[in-house]
Amino acid sequence: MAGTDICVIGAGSGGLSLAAGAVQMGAQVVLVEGAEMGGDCLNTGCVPSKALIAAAEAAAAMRGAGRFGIGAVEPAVDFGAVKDHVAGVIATIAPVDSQARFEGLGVRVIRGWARFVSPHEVEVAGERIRARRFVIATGSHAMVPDVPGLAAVPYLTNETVFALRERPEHLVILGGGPIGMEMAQAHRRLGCAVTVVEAARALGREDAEAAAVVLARLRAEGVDIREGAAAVRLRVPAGGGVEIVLADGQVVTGSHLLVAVGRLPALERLDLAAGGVAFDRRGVTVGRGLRSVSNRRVYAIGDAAGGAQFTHVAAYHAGIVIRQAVLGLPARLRDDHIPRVTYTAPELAQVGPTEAEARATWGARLVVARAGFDHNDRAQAMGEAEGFAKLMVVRGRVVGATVAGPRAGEVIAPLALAVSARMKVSALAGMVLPYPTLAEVAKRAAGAYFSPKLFDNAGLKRVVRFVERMIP
Ligand SMILES: Cc1cc2nc3c(=O)[nH]c(=O)nc-3n(C[C@H](O)[C@H](O)[C@H](O)COP(=O)(O)OP(=O)(O)OC[C@H]3O[C@@H](n4cnc5c(N)ncnc54)[C@H](O)[C@@H]3O)c2cc1C
Ligand SMILES: NC(=O)c1ccc[n+]([C@@H]2O[C@H](COP(=O)([O-])OP(=O)(O)OC[C@H]3O[C@@H](n4cnc5c(N)ncnc54)[C@H](O)[C@@H]3O)[C@@H](O)[C@H]2O)c1
Repeated sequence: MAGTDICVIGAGSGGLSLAAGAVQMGAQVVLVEGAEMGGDCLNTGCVPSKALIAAAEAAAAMRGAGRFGIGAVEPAVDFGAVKDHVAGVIATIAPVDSQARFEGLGVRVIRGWARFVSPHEVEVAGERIRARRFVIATGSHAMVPDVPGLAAVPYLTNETVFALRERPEHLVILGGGPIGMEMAQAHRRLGCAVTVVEAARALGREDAEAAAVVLARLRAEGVDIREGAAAVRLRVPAGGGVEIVLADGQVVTGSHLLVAVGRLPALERLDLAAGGVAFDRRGVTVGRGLRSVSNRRVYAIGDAAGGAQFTHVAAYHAGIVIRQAVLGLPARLRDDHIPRVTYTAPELAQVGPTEAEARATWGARLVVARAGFDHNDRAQAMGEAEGFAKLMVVRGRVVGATVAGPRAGEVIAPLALAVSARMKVSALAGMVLPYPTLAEVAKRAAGAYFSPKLFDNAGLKRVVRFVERMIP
């Protein structure tokens, strides 16, 4: 039986960050992976989706070139070659997450599925590993809802959609969350007909005004988005493909179906009962330090920990556990400063609470300051002046920010710092940014916070008139 300081289960975004950090600080680390090194993000999530989106953006640019006085053309999309591009991006990044790289760092990598055999041992590939600490970093799977007929129709998930080499004639997407909307626009731009069937509101977790900016563009590009549309039955029609009957009796048909209605933690192989590790449908039950409430040797990070499901959150979790399990220091999760981006065009970025969430917490103490991209000269030059930035400000400090518009995911960066460092809005308003940049929208929103105080202030006007008379 092998013994080690830390046994990390799962070599995805969270597990790799933890293993790399812990081993480089001097801990003995065993890393166990049952499938591909790199996990969801590299193989079936962030990386392939953003590579597909980049190809789709190129196609959209060709169609939209006319507005610049350049002849617009309908691109000839070779769907298989687009998938080669996607596979190529994965292959280029893969060495960073590879077994060879981690072994080079001094990590012992074992390929196989781990399961607990006792509260202090796991078994993998016929070997028992005893560790002082275990870190569950096993990620999540696509949830498949219990809709009658779904099990009998062929469907895609994030695990299969990126490998599809033929272009879907008509892609129907169940679920209008970030996966659904990113995939809807990308496939539409690559020449597919696309229908999104969303049971509630598309991008429903986002600020409604920001979501509306994105949904308007998707609809203008030809994505058919059905909201409040509960699927009640699915079947394969006579000619093949898929048919979805909605609660209101409408029928949606398509050639392919993508299921994107949320995720379930990947805990099924772990035999958590044998490890004495409590869990529920959301993930391993942990406290603010990400430690299992029932087995103090065990931590959980990333999608398996039951919170926000993002690669940067998994990496943040890894840091929290390293502080405790490697350095012996206390560490507690914060969740009021986590940014997220939906990579549609325009993008939708959020950090901290939305306006509605901030209103519920701070009520009348909340001040919302905003600026539109229509006053941003760079956005105008690019012909992409839809959208806005808004800041949620409480007692002069930025507690949250929303950006919907071109490259919102980049524009949110200084706002993520402002929220994380609990900066004053005056620091944002006072920064000097290069002109013309999209990020100026954030500074302008901060400036808008002070406008009423500076420009509609009778007292200040009296002071200025007095000063003007007095100075020689
Ligand atoms: C289509 C899509 C697009 C996404 N886009 C983004 C994005 O743009 N930005 C973003 O921040 N996030 C994005 N995400 C979310 C992101 O991919 C996840 O939040 C992230 O991968 C979670 O990391 P993790 O380490 O928890 O799990 P994973 O990266 O999934 O890694 C878990 C690993 O554990 C392994 N494993 C599971 N069980 C066992 C076991 N018993 N023994 C051994 N190994 C095991 C799995 O094989 C897997 O390799 C996207 C997700 C999807 C599906
Ligand atoms: N850009 C990014 O960072 C990014 C991109 C993709 C995914 N992700 C991560 O992956 C997670 C999962 O994404 P997701 O889009 O699968 O899930 P989600 O939970 O965010 O959205 C799922 C949507 O499906 C709807 N839905 C649920 N059941 C339904 C049904 N039976 N019929 C129709 N609609 C139904 C929900 O109302 C919801 O709007 C995200 O929460 C996010 O954390 C991140």
